Amino acid sequence: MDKQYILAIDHGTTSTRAILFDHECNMVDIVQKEGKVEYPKSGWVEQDALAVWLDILYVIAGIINKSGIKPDQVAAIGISNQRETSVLWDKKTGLPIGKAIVWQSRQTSEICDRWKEEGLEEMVRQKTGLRIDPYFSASKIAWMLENIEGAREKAENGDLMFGTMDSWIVWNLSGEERHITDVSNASRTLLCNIETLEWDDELLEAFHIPKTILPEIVPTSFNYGTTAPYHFFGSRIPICSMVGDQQAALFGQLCLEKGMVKNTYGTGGFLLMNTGDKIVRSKNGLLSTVAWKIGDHVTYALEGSIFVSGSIMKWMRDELQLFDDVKVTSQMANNAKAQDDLFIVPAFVGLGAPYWDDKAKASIVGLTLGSNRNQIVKAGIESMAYQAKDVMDAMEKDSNLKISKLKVDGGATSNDYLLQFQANLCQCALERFKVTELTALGAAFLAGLAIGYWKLENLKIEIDQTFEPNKKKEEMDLHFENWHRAIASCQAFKPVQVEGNGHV
Ligand SMILES: Nc1ncnc2c1ncn2[C@@H]1O[C@H](COP(=O)(O)OP(=O)(O)O)[C@@H](O)[C@H]1O
Ligand SMILES: O=P(O)(O)OC[C@H](O)CO
Repeated sequence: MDKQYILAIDHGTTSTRAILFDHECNMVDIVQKEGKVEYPKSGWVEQDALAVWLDILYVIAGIINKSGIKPDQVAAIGISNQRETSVLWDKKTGLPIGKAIVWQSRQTSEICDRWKEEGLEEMVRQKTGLRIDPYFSASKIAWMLENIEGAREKAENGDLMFGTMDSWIVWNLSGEERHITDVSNASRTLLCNIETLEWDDELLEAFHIPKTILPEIVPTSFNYGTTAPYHFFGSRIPICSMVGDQQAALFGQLCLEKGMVKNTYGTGGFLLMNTGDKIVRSKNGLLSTVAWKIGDHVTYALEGSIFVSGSIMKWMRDELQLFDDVKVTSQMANNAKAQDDLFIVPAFVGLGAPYWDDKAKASIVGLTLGSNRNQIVKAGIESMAYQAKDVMDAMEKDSNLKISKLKVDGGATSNDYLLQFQANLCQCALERFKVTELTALGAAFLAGLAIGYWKLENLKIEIDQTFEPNKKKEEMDLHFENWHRAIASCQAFKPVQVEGNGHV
């Protein structure tokens, strides 16, 4: 028999990738496609779900073509995806009825305020492990039902389907056969009870969301069915994992034991700790979430979600045009003449964990006439590390554990300046791995386990580089104190609404 591979499809906020892994856990080939993110109004973030589906087809065709393997050499497909981003589509036509609302979007802030005024917060926290915030899917669904013409009527007639991107991709990939979501994705909707792992009727009623539009909740690693042959060059390939990308990275980092922690620096930043079969309820601004369900066994995680991490660099490149390629930014930061009181708080879409301030606006503080682009870039990179340290401190308090090692991944970890600064700030070692695509590897592992391609003991990853602290804690603590002053000044800025203001 020809050599078999596992194909991971990793759909992130800014790009979609198809990656082939072999039995030795090596990355054999990759095809990547940048996606389009739209910002139609202040705080709004949207995507065209149909364009996402076309990107999936593009990377599938691309990887088969580029790698030269035969389609039936793919033993199974695993899918990891940006979470919470929500789309509604028409059951009859298969077409989205509006734009997908992206996880970063603040456009549903008013709905969340309303739910808070109705006193729903404590019930939501208890049932879901999350909090009322525009980040999660529920207010996005409610917004679409309220604002897209005919949506509620379609929902009531049973003609409407909801999905996070995992559901949307599998619905299409399976030839419209399977309307499913896995528990790791369901646990991010604000509609799933994290103890029963089922849609919660009381929440659905409180949010006026009809159950008929929801997908079936399934385990994270399972043979769900196959691709439609016309989407995979005539082959029916088993689809064997669906997993939220941050939980996928936790699995890909082999954080399989209670207390193990990873941090991903992608569009956003996400620190997750495996908490085993226990739900750890946060008192310090973190979230309790499902990591994965394999067979009947459920693993939970504690999570700190940072809304803007690597995307600050994209903003500096595309909007400020401070450089052409993010690759040069580590060197720019190294070249920056020390100006230690320049800070950027990247609250472009409010602040996530541990502050949860959906009205905060981004700010740059500490500018002087001598400030230059290198220093601004350096402050941008450092903002990723400061935000991660805030979450790490909260996680240590909530878990009563000292984090002595941080496994890292995500696009921005190619930035050595970032990782060294993070090691110094947290006074702990950071491990970066040879396979950088650990989200995709996690999805591949979960798919491969479902069909017996791998056993748990076969799974392995190799360290590329360890970053050890090389600066004193006392010095770094002073920088961290200044960061908190920058946060306070950013949160204090609450502009009044100006009538007739044409700005968006
Ligand atoms: N060398 C770098 N330094 C800083 N940021 C980087 C670097 N390379 C990529 N990034 C940032 O990482 C992000 C992409 O990471 P990735 O893990 O691919 O994101 P996602 O999965 O969210 O699409 C982009 O926002 C980009 O600006
Ligand atoms: O696109 P990413 O990889 O930053 O991930 C987005 C998260 O899943 C949002 O919760």
